[in-house]
Amino acid sequence: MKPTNATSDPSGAGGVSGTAGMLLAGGGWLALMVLAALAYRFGHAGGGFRAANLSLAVVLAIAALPWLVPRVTLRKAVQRIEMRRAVAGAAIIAGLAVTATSVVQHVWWIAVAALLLGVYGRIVVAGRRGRRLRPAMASAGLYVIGTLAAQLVGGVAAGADALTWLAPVSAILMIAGGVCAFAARWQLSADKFGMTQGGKTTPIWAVAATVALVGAAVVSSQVESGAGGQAGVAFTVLLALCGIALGLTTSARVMPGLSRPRLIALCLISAGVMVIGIGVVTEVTAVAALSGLIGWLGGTAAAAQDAERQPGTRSVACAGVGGGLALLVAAGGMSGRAEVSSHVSWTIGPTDGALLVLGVLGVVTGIVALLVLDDRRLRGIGTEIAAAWKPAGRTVAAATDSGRHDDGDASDGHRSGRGLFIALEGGDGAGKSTQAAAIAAWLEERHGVGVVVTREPGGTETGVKLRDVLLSDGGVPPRAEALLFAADRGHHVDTLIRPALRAGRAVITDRYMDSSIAYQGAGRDSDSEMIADLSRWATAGLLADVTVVLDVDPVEAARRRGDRGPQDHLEKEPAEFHRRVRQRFLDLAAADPDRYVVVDASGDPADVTATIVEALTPFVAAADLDRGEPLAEPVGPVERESPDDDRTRAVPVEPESPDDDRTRAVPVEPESPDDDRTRVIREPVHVESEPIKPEHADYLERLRSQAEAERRARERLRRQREENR
Ligand SMILES: Nc1ncnc2c1ncn2[C@@H]1O[C@H](COP(=O)(O)OP(=O)(O)OP(=O)(O)O)[C@@H](O)[C@H]1O
Ligand SMILES: Cc1cn([C@H]2C[C@H](O)[C@@H](COP(=O)(O)O)O2)c(=O)[nH]c1=O
Repeated sequence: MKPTNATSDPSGAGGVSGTAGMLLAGGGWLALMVLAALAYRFGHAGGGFRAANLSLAVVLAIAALPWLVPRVTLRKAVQRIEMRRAVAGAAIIAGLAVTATSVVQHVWWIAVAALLLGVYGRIVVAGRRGRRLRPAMASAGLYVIGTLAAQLVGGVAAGADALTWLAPVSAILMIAGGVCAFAARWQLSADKFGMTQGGKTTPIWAVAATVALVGAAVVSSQVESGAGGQAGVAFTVLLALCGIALGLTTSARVMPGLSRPRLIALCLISAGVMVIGIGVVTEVTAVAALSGLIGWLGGTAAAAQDAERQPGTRSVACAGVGGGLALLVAAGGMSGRAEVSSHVSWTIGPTDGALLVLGVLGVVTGIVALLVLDDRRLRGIGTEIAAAWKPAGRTVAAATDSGRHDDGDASDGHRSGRGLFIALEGGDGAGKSTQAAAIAAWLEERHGVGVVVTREPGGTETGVKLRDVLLSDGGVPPRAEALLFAADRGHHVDTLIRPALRAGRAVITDRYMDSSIAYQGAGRDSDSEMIADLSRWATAGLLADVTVVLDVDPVEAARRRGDRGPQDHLEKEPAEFHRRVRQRFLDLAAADPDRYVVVDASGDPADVTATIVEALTPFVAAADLDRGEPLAEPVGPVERESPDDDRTRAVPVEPESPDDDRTRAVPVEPESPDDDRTRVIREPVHVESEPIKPEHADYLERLRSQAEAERRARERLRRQREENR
């Protein structure tokens, strides 16, 4: 679901509202940094280190309070107040409160300003489309420049003086943003209020823990900055933000061969170790660099879980919780001295102690995540990590691709000959059977092409027996499973697919070798290249001309399967298994874009068909297909409905020799009085597949009548041409 903000695009795309979004968010972030620094400073002045930590924790918690207001209450409020008025009003009030901190130099006033800033942030975030980090990074950059300039002129302590002018600057930015939003008539659809994009940003606990460690790293920089002063703090914040942004954008390229839950767990463990590292080092640039790396790990983990690659408000809240915990544990004042050897010792201050506690917690949580987030636990993790930088799809695609140029005929790899071989792939419940029927109807009705609809496992009589062994009860052990799927495929290709292709038919198979690579390879965690080799050998290298991957979220697919009835043991595999399967299909498609089409299968079945049909049209146009003629002379006895009924349905029979491509013909229902075309339909599929649902039947009916109208028009044209001659 993409949010639609009809009257504005405050996502930073440009224009008045884009500028408004940048100013509002940038001003808000700057104000938050100023208030945090002031809270720490005043706390420190009043009661030393412990008071400083507590005052910073309290001020951050107060700023977070408005986020606890239920979404429904906010929605009601926004329905009453026009959005642009709310934004402009909040910007003015919060801006004035933050500016006043330069005059009212007391910690309670900072708390008031933090509360008003929190209200402002809640309203502005609800009104902005993007959750981009650019404004935050720009503010941190400004903060670095401001404090560094002050420190260069007046020494390290003077860095804090910059706060007196950074506070009004943040207010000016916020108020200017509010004015722009007002002028641009910034609106907000009430039902989008408080929603992060597509509701997808809820972090799982391991991601939340990683992001919390980023917060801990950043907040601790207030103390660990040592000689760096305010500029050191700002530099740390900036690097952490840049790290997060980098992690969000590069996550997909990080260890592409590693399952995403395992990646998230490794990010958490690494972030934990680095947080401990911040406690050990004292030098400001090392603290900043480590914070940047932890930020990168947090961004990588967040994007590994959230395809939107936008930090959500809940992620910010997690960072806040991590930071708050670090402050509170540090305020406990735990300290000590660790003798590493006779020469090396480590003096642990309260912040180091807090970072040590949180880092160890992070590492332990990461190990738990490694054990529970991936259903394979630690099985094969070493091999997977070793091969993790090789994109799985590419190596396997290379293995299957090498079959393309085998030899000429029976084992000709990717054919250059007749027919069109279409494979439908995707998870269980993605809609392959539904779409196979719709594509067959389209090919038959629109293009007059004889179509064989088949499936794996179970496309032949032998295959039906293998399907039973594979899918009934608990199935068979993994290696036997891989071999039996390959055996079914080998038989299927030799006895049904190749003969039909040689006869110029279009063959639509519901699953092919990619299913083995995805289910046995990625799902079962077997050697994917071996599985691909097995299928390549079994099929003598026959690849589909085009593979359509029906991509649907495994949760939605599970819902569809649930509606359908009892599930087999593969369908009942855990969600993570199905996520790996989905990812492998996508990897395979990405590695060979000329031969794959990925279709979002979450929409209405008719829309999905329309997308597939559009993608297949060039393949159909380029294929050497037998259009509208009988597949072969009927063999064997044919039952007739009347003495002059000579219509046939042609079905390939089990061949008796490798080049035997005979078919069996059986009568079909006439669709119109002059319907003399024949179709090739593989019987087991139609016998065993589910009945077409009424809504799909309507759609097929529409296709049929459209095709009938086109046929009549063509006929009229042909007659006219003959008359003219
Ligand atoms: N686009 C769609 N939207 C909603 N429901 C759908 C859609 N396509 C198919 N369905 C329904 O989802 C269920 C599964 O569809 P279908 O059998 O076509 O999927 P499949 O990919 O062949 O599943 P499997 O691999 O498990 O055989 C059926 O009940 C079907 O009616
Ligand atoms: C071809 C093939 C299939 N599978 C799995 C995938 C499904 O769970 C079942 C087939 O059921 P469907 O309802 O016909 O889709 O078998 C597999 O694991 N490996 C394969 O090669």
